[in-house]
Amino acid sequence: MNFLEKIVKTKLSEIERAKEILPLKELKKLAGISNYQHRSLYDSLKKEGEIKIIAEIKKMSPSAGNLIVDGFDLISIAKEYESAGASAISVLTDFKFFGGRKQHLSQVKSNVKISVLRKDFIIDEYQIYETKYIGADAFLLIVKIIDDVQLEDYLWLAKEIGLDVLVEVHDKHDIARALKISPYPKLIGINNRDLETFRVDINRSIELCEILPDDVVKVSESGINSREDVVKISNAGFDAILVGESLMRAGNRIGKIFELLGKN
Ligand SMILES: O=P(O)(O)OC[C@@H](O)[C@@H](O)c1c[nH]c2ccccc12
Repeated sequence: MNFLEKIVKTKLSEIERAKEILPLKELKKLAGISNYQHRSLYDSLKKEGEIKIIAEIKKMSPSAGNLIVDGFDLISIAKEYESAGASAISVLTDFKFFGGRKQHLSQVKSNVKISVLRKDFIIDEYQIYETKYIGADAFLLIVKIIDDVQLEDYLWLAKEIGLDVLVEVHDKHDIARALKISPYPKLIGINNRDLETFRVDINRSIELCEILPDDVVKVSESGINSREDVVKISNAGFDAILVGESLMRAGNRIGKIFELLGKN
């Protein structure tokens, strides 16, 4: 079983357990009365001008291990990201493999004014209602781990309940599946990391970028470390970058965002 299959298997049992504790019917009610205000991820990345950054809060990862050595001050990190000019914040909510929590997302949402993206492995509509309930503005939807029917259903459901979706693709096949949908998703992220082997190569998104239609907001995800990487990605036509590890590890996170955005 590869890494992605292992995560999905764990996720399935977590969802079953969550449903026992809070049945879908109840969760739907709670999601319906959730009074977090929606901040459009699409609009914040679509704006004209320089490349945008989605800054990620990630405590650990299967490929990198622990990213935070001393103390994890979630809210300070979120505020630093916001003050440095991040357009949105991505929060890992998977606990077992990434050390995240759903409460982390709600805490971030309540402490910043920018859009918040839920980063998890979405394979059941239950998680989409949960995403609404915890206050996220958007969620990541990994094409590789769902079938065509799920992909279309989840995009519709998101629209219905007022959530943006960042559709994550890895290769031409994923892109073809996403673009087959009518209307096709307008927010697409190309992951530079192969989730089965962990290999990272930013040329992966650079090569695939040109097959995305003009009106899609394009995000290059993972393995972005330097201003040089960002310039290449920007020249390839991306609207935004999604960065976790290099920010989490940076001694000066604000300075690192400035560096990536070419602000100094
Ligand atoms: O930490 P990095 O290499 O900067 O990558 C951030 C983000 O792209 C990565 O965390 C990610 C992208 N897609 C995912 C899907 C699941 C878990 C994590 C991810």
